[in-house]
Formats: sequence, structure tokens, C-alpha cells
Amino acid sequence: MRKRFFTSNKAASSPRSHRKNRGKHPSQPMGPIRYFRVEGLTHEGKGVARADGKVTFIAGALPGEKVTAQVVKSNRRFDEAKLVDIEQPSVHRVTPACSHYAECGGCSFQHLTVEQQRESKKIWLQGQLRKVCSTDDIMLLADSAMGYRRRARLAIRVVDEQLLLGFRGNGTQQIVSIDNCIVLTEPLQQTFVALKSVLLEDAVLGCIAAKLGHVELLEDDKGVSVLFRLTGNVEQGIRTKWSAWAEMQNVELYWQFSGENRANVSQVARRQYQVDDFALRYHPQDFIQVNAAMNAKMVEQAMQWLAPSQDDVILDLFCGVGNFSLPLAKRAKQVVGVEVQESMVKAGQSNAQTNHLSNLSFVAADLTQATNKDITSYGVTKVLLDPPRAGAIEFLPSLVKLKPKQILYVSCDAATLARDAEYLLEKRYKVKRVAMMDMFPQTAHLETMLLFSR
Ligand SMILES: C[S@@+](CC[C@H](N)C(=O)[O-])C[C@H]1O[C@@H](n2cnc3c(N)ncnc32)[C@H](O)[C@@H]1O
Ligand code: SF4
Repeated sequence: MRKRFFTSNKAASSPRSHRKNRGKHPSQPMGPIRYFRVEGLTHEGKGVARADGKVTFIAGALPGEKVTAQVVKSNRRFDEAKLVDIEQPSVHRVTPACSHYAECGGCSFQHLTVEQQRESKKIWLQGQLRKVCSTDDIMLLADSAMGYRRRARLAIRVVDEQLLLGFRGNGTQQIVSIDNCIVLTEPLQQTFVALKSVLLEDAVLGCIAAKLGHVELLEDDKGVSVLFRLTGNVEQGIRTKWSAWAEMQNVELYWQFSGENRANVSQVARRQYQVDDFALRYHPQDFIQVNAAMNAKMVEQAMQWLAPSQDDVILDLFCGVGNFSLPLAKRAKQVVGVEVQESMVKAGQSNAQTNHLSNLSFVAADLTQATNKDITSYGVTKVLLDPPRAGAIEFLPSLVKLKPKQILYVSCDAATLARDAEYLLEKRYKVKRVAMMDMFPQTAHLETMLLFSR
């Protein structure tokens, strides 16, 4: 057996636990251990209880449970407590499938059945959208609860000759070194294990670990790719050896050198994924939806709800490389995609061309600006928008001036969606449909789709 170049930090990990005992605050004085009856669940997976009229958040506790916990942090309005024991477990409690769950910040709900995760997400979403819909109005779109993630950014560091490769811990910047991650797609899991083993055991290949800022794994129609983001120089000889490793593993290897904004990737080596009838090309660091199966369902649902026809001129705002734009253009008279990143606008244009969609064009524009005359001159009938977490409040006044009949809002942040929905309701739009899309099972994240019409 070859000499191990680094040691893994396995010993530093706490033993596998059925609880998620997070939120340690060693500098805070500990309160007494006391009983709690857990009444609710935050969207981050913390149990909500009351003690002496004060709200207490208990990481890892579930609604309906009787637990003992110790207050570790006290604020004026609420306390945070560490779960000590579960006296009466919830019927929805399950043993987390991942051995890193107790420490890793990547997942928040593995101790809850997936059905109940979805129910909890729906309830939480309705709480955010209370002016918009009831829980019964919320349709659920869901797919596999594990092995769904086609993209991951791995944190890496070498500390005292110990290799840390994994994700940040919950609420900390510390890297939790992992042996595998079961929410990744099967091919990404295989690549992760092979990569970690070579970094640990091969003195030549492993020597780049200390010069890596992070590692990105990606899987799509072209297979798996690994992107190394370098923070220091790596000799050509070592890079050649890594290329040989990549060939042997049947993965594409990309390098992002220190000082570069992103990896220099030729057109030929670009990535590709399938949506609807289309193959979309993109740079490995462009945005794509991380859950391929859910993306297919989301796009299909969006087409059903927005029902594009040959009379429609549709704006696809925050369009990326054309994930919704191409399926829309297949059905509508004309589609214009708007995106701030020039590189993605170019990718979108090229995707329209190679898929023979002459009714689809792309515009580079920053949609945090209140107006944009290029966009307002199209005679728009419908709009689809899919902004980042910050939402689209700056652009909404310009959007409503276009007077679209229908607006389909896809959101990854329910709080900004609620704010933006209120604005649209004030402008006499009505909510016709709501979907909660479980795009990121086991985690605190969810995606929402709202159809407005006037
Ligand atoms: C959630 S992604 C959605 C992309 C695309 N709809 C998809 O499904 O793949 C949000 C997109 O908005 C773009 N974006 C972020 N800020 C923007 C802005 N101020 N103006 C226009 N586009 C922006 C991002 O580059 C990203 O492509
Ligand atoms: S993100 Fe991966 S490693 Fe972390 S808890 Fe979830 S499945 Fe485990």
C-alpha cells in the first residue's frame, strides 16, 4: 500500500448520531438542562419550543417531541438550546442516512421523513405567502430525495498535514471533511471518492491540495467534470499527471488559475445538458439548475401554466443560458431572454442558433435597474422571471408597465417572493397557481413557482 500523503480528519468527527446536535457556543455560559415540548419547526430545521413564555430554538428537535435541552445562547427575544435527549420521539423521526449529518452544514432535514420535510416546507412557505394562498392551494412538485445534486463546490484545506475536503459546518466556516456525499448523483459520488483517495494517497498528485481554493464537481450529458480553482502555481508536470488521472477516470478536468475570474474553457470542451427537446451548451461555471429531474418537471409545469401560444411575445427575465427560453420559444411567437452575464447571453444566443430557434433572442441587461428601453419595446404578452435570492423588486415597476397578461415567477427565496408578490397584488395581479418544488431535498432550501394573471 502506498504511503498516505495526508491524513484524513475522520478522528476529529464526532460519532454518528441520530440527532443533529448543532449550534455549539462554547464561550456562552450553559443554562440548566430542562424539559421542552416542541411545538414547531423553523425552515432551518430547528425545533421551536416555549419556556417561561420565551421562544427556544432547539437544533435537531422535531414538532411533537418531548426533549431535554440546555440553553447555550440567550437573546432578549429568544433562546437557543442544545438537544440533550429525546424523551418522546416524533413518529416522523428517522435515522439520518448520511454519516456526516451531525456536523455537515449541507443538509438540515435528514432526521425527518422526506414526506414530512415536504409537508413542513409547504407549511413554512404558506406562512411566508399568507397574503397570497392557503396550504391547500400549494401544489407539490418532487422527485428523488437522494442522489439528485449534479453540481457541488467542495471546500478544501490542508491543516497540519491533514487534508480537509468537504463542506462547511452548520453556521461555521470550518470545513467538515467527508468521505462521501449521498445527495450527489451517483457518478459525482464515485468521482468524489476517487478524487479524495488520490489527494490523500498520491504524494505527487496530492501536493496540489494546499494550492486549491476549492474544487467544483459537475455532471451533465457530457459526463463528469472536475474544476480545480488554484490559489498558487502548479508545475506543468503535475498538471500533466492530473490530466492523465482525469483521462483514466473518464472525467473532464478544468483549471481556474490564480487571478482568473473563471476557467478558460474552449467552445469544444463546453458542457451540455438536456431540457425539454433541447441540448443547452454552457461554461462549467455558468448557472444551471442543480437538480436535473426537478428542472425537467419545473420547466414542463411552467409551460403548462404559462401556456405559450403563437400569439405570445414572452420575456424570460434572469434567463441564464436559456433553460426556460428555449422551451418557451418552441411554443411562442417570440421570446426575449434577459440576463446580466454577457457570457451567458452569448451561450443563450448560440443555444438558440444550434437549436434552430429564429424567434429567440437574448439581451444583456442588469435587471436591478428600474427601466430598460430595449426591453419595454417588444409588445410583451407574458413574462417569466427567475431571479436570484434577492428577488426582482427593482425591476417590477418596469415590468408592470409592460402590462403582461400573465407573469410566472420562479423563486429560490420565499421571503423576497412574498415581498414581490405583494407588489404585484397591489398592481391588480391575482395569484392563479402556486407550486412548492422540492428542488433540494434534505436541505432547508425550496423553490417556488407562482402564476399571476390580470
Ligand atoms: C436563479 S438563476 C436562473 C437562470 C435560468 N432561469 C435557469 O433556470 O437556468 C438567476 C439568473 O439571474 C442572473 N442575474 C443575477 N442578477 C441579475 C441582474 N441584476 N440582472 C439580470 N440577470 C441577473 C444570474 O446570472 C442567473 O443566470
Ligand atoms: S451535504 Fe452531503 S455530506 Fe453533508 S450532510 Fe448532506 S449528504 Fe451528508
